[in-house]
Amino acid sequence: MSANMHIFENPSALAEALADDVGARLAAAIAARGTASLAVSGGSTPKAFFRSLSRRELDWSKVTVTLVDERFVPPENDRSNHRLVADNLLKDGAAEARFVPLYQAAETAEAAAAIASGRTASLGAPLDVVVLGMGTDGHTASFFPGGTRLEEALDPTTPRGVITMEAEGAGEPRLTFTFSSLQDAGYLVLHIEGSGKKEVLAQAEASGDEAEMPIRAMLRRAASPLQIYWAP
Ligand SMILES: O=C1O[C@H](COP(=O)(O)O)[C@@H](O)[C@H](O)[C@H]1O
Repeated sequence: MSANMHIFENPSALAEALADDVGARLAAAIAARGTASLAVSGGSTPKAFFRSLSRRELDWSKVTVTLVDERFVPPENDRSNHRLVADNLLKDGAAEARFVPLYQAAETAEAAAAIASGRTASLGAPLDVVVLGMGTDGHTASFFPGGTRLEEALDPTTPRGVITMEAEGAGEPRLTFTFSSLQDAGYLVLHIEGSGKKEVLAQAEASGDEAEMPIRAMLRRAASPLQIYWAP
């Protein structure tokens, strides 16, 4: 079992503890530099965590929130990660936070990625907190097995920023921060729930190619220790 494994009795206990830990990191960044940055994942797992975090007492006006990855769909779309964050995180005190979306109303995903790279550069580097998720295929962010630009996304020499990704398991074209943008976050979290994902994590921790299970790049090569939060 990983040295940085945080195990909870249930998803609500996890959501509260992760919100406490992320809130404390953001508060420390604000105290040190006057601002804080947070990149979160989409999908079904982070909803309860988002709701808990939105209630944490912080000077949210000094926090900038963005996404680790996004579908190339407008925020009105049910599958938009922007929409998930707007509905569950950017409320209560956290409504004061600045949100920088990855989706941009551009003609192509490539054009949107270029705009998103420029806009997210204002968050500075490294990011203070990054919360990753993981799919049962071993993807994290939009680093999908078989992804069109997986090699480039995982290459540590690829610059910080947002690139496009297409993959069979991804549905829509995606926008994703590169590995280099995420791996050195001040607090780097992997949030997973359920016995299925615990088994996937165990598989990822065993030997094998990063291309088969891209989460391995974070487990093996991230400059910051990956803090794994899990509940059944
Ligand atoms: O496609 C995505 O899926 C992963 C995992 O989602 P979940 O529904 O299994 O929690 C997520 O981390 C990523 O941000 C999202 O775009």
